[in-house]
Amino acid sequence: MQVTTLGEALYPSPLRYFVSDSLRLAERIIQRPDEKMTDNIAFELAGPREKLFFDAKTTRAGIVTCGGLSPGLNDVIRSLFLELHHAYGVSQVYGFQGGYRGLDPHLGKEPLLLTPELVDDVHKKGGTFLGTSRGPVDTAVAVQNLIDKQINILFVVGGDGTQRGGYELYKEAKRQNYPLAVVGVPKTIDNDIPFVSQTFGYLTAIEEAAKALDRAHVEARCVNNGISLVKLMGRNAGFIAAGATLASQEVNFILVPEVPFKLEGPNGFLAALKKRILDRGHALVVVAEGAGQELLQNNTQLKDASGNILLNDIGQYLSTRIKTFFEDEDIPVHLRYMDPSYLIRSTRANAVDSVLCDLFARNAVHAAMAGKTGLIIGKLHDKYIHVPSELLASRKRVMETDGMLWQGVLASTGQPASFY
Ligand SMILES: Nc1ncnc2c1ncn2[C@@H]1O[C@H](COP(=O)(O)OP(=O)(O)O)[C@@H](O)[C@H]1O
Ligand SMILES: O=P(O)(O)OC[C@H]1O[C@](O)(COP(=O)(O)O)[C@@H](O)[C@@H]1O
Ligand SMILES: [Mg+2]
Repeated sequence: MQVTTLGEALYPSPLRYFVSDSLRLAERIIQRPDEKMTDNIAFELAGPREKLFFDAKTTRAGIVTCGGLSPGLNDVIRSLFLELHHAYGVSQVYGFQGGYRGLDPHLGKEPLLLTPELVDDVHKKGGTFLGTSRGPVDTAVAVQNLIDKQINILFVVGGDGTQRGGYELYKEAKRQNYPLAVVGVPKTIDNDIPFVSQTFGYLTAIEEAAKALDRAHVEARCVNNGISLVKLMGRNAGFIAAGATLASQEVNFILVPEVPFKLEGPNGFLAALKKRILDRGHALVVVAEGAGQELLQNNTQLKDASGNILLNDIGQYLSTRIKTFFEDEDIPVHLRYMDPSYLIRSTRANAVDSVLCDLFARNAVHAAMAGKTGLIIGKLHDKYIHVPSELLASRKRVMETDGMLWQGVLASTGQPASFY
């Protein structure tokens, strides 16, 4: 699938290694004997192109970071800047501050002109030094501001919402006939972006979450009938809970949005927890924030500024239900509810994520300099690809319950496939 280009690429690249525009990577590479691969998407491979659309001498680029924090945001900003500056010779790179609102001159602060000194050691800190936010920006105002500031390239670093926003900016620039390259870098600890096998920040987040699980396990083990209940992030997908469970190897029960569960009844979660307590005298339970929402009364459906549904607190709910269940059963337990959610995403990136950030960012620069627009950098089968932003909006990514990750989780916890 070819992504949109702004026009003919005429400028020779200063780089020495190139990837051909005609190479493709198939979305699905495993074929069942009876399967026709007709609807298989073939993605353009990311990488430096021999000819560039933009002349580095006169090009101005902007970077914006949006949505929730994810370890590695500063690494991405730094690598975007350094690739533009050192490899391509683009000297005017601006950091728009405070998320998408920073694109509106009436709402945001003035963008920062990035320099090698400014980005020098930003990757050693968590968060984003440009700031972030949720909530919309008027795309017409934003694009007009980019035109006024003569910005030719905009890197949008963020999750699914940010990339939908990037798609709107791309369409608005096209409508205004302004040749703007909008290129997305996929961020989120939730790891729920389609066509990206691993978003940056996910691995660091599960490393941090696994530390919390190990400590919660110690708390449960050291008392009689200790139950540690830990809530982890994961709005629509249980990747964080599952990854941390496999990393820790101490979890006995895990509840995720992809697998609805019942609390009551002989095959329900509470009966299984009781059995575990009677057999082993302690238990570690992990719940993803998006799990079991169907059990909670949520008629109002409140949303955050970006339009994401505000979830009800499954952790508090489970904690109360477990407490009253064991009281009714007359079994004394030591229940501790822990919510380390925000603590796992505000740290700096680990080494694996830092590598991922660097490669996502440099590929984003290659795409933009070649004049490609309305895309995000994806990663499938260990290859970096160009994913049209439009395509991203049509899909959701959740954990496959018949896949290796969830099956590994079931094997390591020993819990049944479902509580019904
Ligand atoms: N459909 C959309 N159109 C335009 N902007 C959007 C859209 N969805 C989200 N955004 C904007 O993208 C930014 C980040 O979205 P959000 O959902 O908060 O985080 P994330 O990008 O991490 O998913 C917010 O400023 C939000 O208003
Ligand atoms: O409370 P906040 O900061 O709005 O963010 C909470 C959400 O952010 C996340 O950490 C990441 O979500 P996004 O990638 O969509 O920003 C979710 O796991 C969580 O639901
Ligand atoms: Mg999101």
